[in-house]
Amino acid sequence: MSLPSKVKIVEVSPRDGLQNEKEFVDTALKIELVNRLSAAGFVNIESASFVSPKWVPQMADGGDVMAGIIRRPDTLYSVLTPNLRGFEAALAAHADEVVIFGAASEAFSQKNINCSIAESIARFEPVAQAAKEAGVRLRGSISCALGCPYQGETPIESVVDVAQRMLALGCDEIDVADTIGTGTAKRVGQVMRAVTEVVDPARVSGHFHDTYGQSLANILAAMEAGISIFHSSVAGLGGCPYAKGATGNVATEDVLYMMQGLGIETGIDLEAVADTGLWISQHLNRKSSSRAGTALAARKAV
Ligand SMILES: CC(C)(COP(=O)([O-])OP(=O)([O-])OC[C@H]1O[C@@H](n2cnc3c(N)ncnc32)[C@H](O)[C@@H]1OP(=O)([O-])[O-])[C@@H](O)C(=O)NCCC(=O)NCCSC(=O)C[C@@](C)(O)CC(=O)[O-]
Repeated sequence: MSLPSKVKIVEVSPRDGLQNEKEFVDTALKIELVNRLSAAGFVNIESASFVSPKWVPQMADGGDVMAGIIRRPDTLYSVLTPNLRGFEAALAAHADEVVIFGAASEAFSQKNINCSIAESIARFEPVAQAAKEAGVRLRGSISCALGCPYQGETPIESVVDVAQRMLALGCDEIDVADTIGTGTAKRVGQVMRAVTEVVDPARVSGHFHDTYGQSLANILAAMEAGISIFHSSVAGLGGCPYAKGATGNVATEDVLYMMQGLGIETGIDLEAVADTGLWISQHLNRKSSSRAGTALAARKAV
């Protein structure tokens, strides 16, 4: 088994973690969450979305969040941009990276961004071009790469096809996302190996939701396939409003604990992340979904 010596962890809780919250989360709390994560050492934090507030009301204050955060010089603050309007808002907010998000499933593409896969790529074209002209890093996210809530299993060829199209748009990084967390290690290995035949593995990331408790195994399988960038969310917060029943992303605390045990460098302070997980869970009035976070808190309380 060949594993990387170092991985990049992209913290997505301020965006993916909070976007599905029913009650509006105060802008000040969102800002403090990003600031705490910055202080913990993340080099990339998905901080906001510039999407239609009619579609995702929780993310309506993206401009204020980006204006309020304290930026660590070595950290990239990313935002989601579904169209040129979102990109312009992202540029005004001085986002370091914009994320265009498509899907490997036609049905999910319609539900999430109200257009077909082909239409989404056409819509992303001017965004990609504008990002290149402005010198802003561009990431492409592929939802439902391991299964779709509306269509079932996703053919690997569909994932590879969208990855190629995103590469052609000029994406610097491409996320293979298990939106509903149905993927298992064997399939993850197959999908990652297929994608990395067309995209440099150093530019591919794994974005796993933990709905079926498979995320850590899936991360391990992805690392064996050459992937060294992973997305996670403190306290396991999250879920997509257009993927019913899907739970949060894999918990950052659990990923960091596993990486520590494997001797893989992350550059992130696990204790600071665990404290942040407890803090945000208390504010959202819920229990943390992180096993490692909960165990570390219990040990501290003794
Ligand atoms: C793409 C659209 C806009 C199409 O939505 P639409 O209704 O087809 O488009 P529209 O152009 O008719 O716009 C509808 C309204 O939104 C406005 N609007 C339009 N664009 C913007 C914008 N950028 N910022 C602010 N407002 C905007 C626009 O002006 C209009 O307002 P109205 O005229 O009715 O008053 C919509 O479907 C949308 O915003 N979808 C976002 C869905 C979303 O954010 N989903 C969650 C993120 S993806 C995810 O979680 C998956 C991921 C990335 O984590 C990976 C994984 O796990 O799978």
